[in-house]
Amino acid sequence: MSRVALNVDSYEGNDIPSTEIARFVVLYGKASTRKHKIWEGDGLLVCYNDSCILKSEDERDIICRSSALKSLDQLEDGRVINIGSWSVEIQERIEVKAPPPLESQLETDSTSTPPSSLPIPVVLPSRSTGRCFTIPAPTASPSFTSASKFLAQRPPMTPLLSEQVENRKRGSASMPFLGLEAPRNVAKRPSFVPPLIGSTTSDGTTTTSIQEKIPPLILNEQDILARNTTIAVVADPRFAKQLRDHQKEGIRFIFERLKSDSGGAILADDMGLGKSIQTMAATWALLRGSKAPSPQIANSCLIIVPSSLVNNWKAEFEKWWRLMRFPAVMAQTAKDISSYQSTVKQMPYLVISYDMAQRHVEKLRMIHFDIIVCDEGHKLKNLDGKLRRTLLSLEIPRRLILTGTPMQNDFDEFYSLLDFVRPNEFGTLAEFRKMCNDNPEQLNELIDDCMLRRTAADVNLTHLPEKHEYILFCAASQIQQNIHSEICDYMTGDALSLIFFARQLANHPKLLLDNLREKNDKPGSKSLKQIQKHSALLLAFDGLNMPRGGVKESGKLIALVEMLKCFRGLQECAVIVSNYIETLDMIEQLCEYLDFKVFRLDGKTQVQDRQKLVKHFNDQRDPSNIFLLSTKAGGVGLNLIGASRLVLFDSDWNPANDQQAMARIWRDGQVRPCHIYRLITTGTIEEKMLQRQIKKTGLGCVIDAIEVGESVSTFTDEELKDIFTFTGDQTECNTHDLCGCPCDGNGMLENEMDDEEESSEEMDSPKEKLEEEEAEEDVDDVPETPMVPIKKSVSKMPKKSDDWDSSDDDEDVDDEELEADLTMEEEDVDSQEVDVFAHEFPEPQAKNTDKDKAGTSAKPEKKKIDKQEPSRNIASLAELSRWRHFSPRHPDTWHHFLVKAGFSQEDTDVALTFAFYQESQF
Ligand SMILES: Nc1ncnc2c1ncn2[C@@H]1O[C@H](COP(=O)(O)OP(=O)(O)OP(=O)(O)O)[C@@H](O)[C@H]1O
Repeated sequence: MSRVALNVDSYEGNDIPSTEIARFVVLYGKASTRKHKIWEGDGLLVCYNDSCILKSEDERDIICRSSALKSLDQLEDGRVINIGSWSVEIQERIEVKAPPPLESQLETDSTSTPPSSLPIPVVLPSRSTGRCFTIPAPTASPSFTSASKFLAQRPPMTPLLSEQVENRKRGSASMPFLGLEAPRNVAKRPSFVPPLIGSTTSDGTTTTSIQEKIPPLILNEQDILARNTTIAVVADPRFAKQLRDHQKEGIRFIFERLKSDSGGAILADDMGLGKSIQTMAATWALLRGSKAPSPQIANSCLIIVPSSLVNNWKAEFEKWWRLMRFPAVMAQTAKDISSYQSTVKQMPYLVISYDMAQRHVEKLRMIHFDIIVCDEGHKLKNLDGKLRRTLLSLEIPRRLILTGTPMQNDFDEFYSLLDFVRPNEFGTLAEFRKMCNDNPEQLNELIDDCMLRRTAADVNLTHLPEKHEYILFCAASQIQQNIHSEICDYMTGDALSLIFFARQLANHPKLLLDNLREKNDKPGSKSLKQIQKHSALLLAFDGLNMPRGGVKESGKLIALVEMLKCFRGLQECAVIVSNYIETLDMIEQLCEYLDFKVFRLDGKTQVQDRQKLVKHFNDQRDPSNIFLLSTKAGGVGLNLIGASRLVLFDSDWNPANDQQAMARIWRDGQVRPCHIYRLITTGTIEEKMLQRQIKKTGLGCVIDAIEVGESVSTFTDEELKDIFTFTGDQTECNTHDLCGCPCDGNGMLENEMDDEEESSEEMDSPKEKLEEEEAEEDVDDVPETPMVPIKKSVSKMPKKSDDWDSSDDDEDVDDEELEADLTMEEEDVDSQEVDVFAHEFPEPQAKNTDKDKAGTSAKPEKKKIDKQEPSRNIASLAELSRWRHFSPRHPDTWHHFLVKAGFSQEDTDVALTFAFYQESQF
């Protein structure tokens, strides 16, 4: 930061100086020689033709006046100058424009200073943004709204609030505002005025001050209505302008839950609904309350985030605090943690990665934090996990978890989150399970109070473009089929490794071969040695020349190549996501071969480079760029809105991980319709995983029918056989068969099909087939409906108390561990996830009947959780049967579908055997 020493004399006169020529948003603090200055607040430096005045942010207080500021040339952003005994750092030059006529402005209340003779305001273009900001004349406060007027703008006003406004007009009650910068001298100024925030319209034209247009967002309305307080707390108006309705509700929810000592909450909105801004606005109201003439709520806030998202949070703070002093310390080193304490007054947030928090937990323990926010807080799903224990040891009273996927593998993990934010409220795990069975209503009430979840379908997302989702089944190549059957011969071996190898095989046989070679010398791989020894096919495959020669050996790769070419032709950017480093390596080679420029974010990418990479990709929006993303290192939090196509090359056991990854492109800021593809190799373990995911996701908010107590060691040979049985040669899509859908892949939903009797005969056959399969599978704990909201499902929870005692000693694997151990990152077939593997499938459901539809429209008060969630990528098999289905057996609809999906018209052979398609309903 450069320092300019200006010869600034003290300005003694009290007269208002003459013409204003410029003004700047600044930070100010006592002048000192310290290298790291301590800033005391945000201010305005108002420059006149013969002097300057440093004012408080709300313009009410003049901190210092000086003369002899001769030139504006040196007042660049970032410069530090001394004004009298104060130092200021220039943040940004802002525009000055004549205020709107006084009548059109909001009245000041009777106690406000009446407007005095105004210096002539001027309008200058902003250097940095080119936007114009309305700045009221410096010596008067006509644009500031009195508290009463502020409230009066908010229709409809509750009787209590109206009464208070009336009282306030009469001067009989005070209405200070916790969430705003408070007046610096309340005694002298009984009427509170909110701070000045420059505002622009979307077209960049000047607006009147923000207070005129934006009704205040009162956060503690319930308390006021209950007459618990007369003090209204409003969110900082800088946020209010852009907030969406669901975000306002979320901010109120967080504020209400965290305002009390040891309050806790989970904000579980779908990915991309803006959990960060809701968190920032609510915590800011809690933090800045200290400056208002009302009890202080909180001083400090620790935000813990995955390391990929540290810079994302920085960008979010910068975005929303644009004209203000940056309020957060971003912990890069241990020193940052130590110095946080000295700046906490100005910068109350400390943002730190999970990994760093664990490494420097002792340092963190020495700081008193009032609030902890755990972003992507599903990382705390393991009740006895080290990460969870570490964070609990900080003993921070107010706790907030942010996650788009609160339900991961089972309800125990959900308990872990609930218990983290509200210790003891849900009892012990055993008590919690008992409550599930014995008193589901009470449990639902507790969950309702603790967690707020809105899906994209709940929210009016008119600002987002359409979303199209596809599940594309790709035919396994001959070599994939052959090796698959060989794996089956050795399925009594190490099940975890076999599963891993089957997944590799489904991506490309070469990956399996490489892994077999690598692992061959490792102990405990007897069966693998056998496979390698006996697999002539694998040995024959040795000479495969990737990428050129190997594409045809993987059905998914054939489809991917076609897709990439078409996307480029359509001038659209794409993201490709995989769980495996080796798969990303393979795709990278392929993309380079196809002349794409590859951006890649995986566990090896330096944390500090990740955001730059994302920004670069988003800014360029060049269709010859491809973004390769590792599910675990980059699947959460990132905004990859530069792309409008996303291909999930392989799936995870945990549906939440896939949902997170697939949410990267359809987010705020996206302007193009989004297409999200999930590739499945037909008949292989991937199809079983998909079915398993469908079952789990169908249970996304329910607790019944979750198998516990299973582990790999308990898999019978039969169960393993089922996993490894290749079905791709028997049917084009086993998943579709299991849906019980009679459409035969012609793309028509049942209720769209002709009611003619003649078609019913044809339709019978898949159903019959299904019934046979069901009988064979002997499904004994099939849920009544696979997509049951919590309130209903709790009452149906099977009594499984004995089984529930399965221990889960699975440690959380956080980003940095993953970075350190890349093998681990990409081979995360952890026991937890395999634990819940089951080979039976849910009972196929009735399809899209009117009755079903009626059932999905929840009562308004239950909307949060009690609503079915069509926005989920796959909600259940029943949900899946509502997607459109396409098969190459029906050429007319198939070609239509291919074009819709982004394939070119000539792509008759793209190795696809079947497809599911759903368009967003938003
Ligand atoms: N009201 C808004 N106006 C403008 N931009 C917004 C608004 N709300 C959110 N955004 C932007 O949308 C993007 C996504 O928001 P955010 O990252 O908070 O989502 P999220 O719910 O945390 O998603 P995830 O769970 O994937 O992390 C961010 O760039 C954010 O600034």
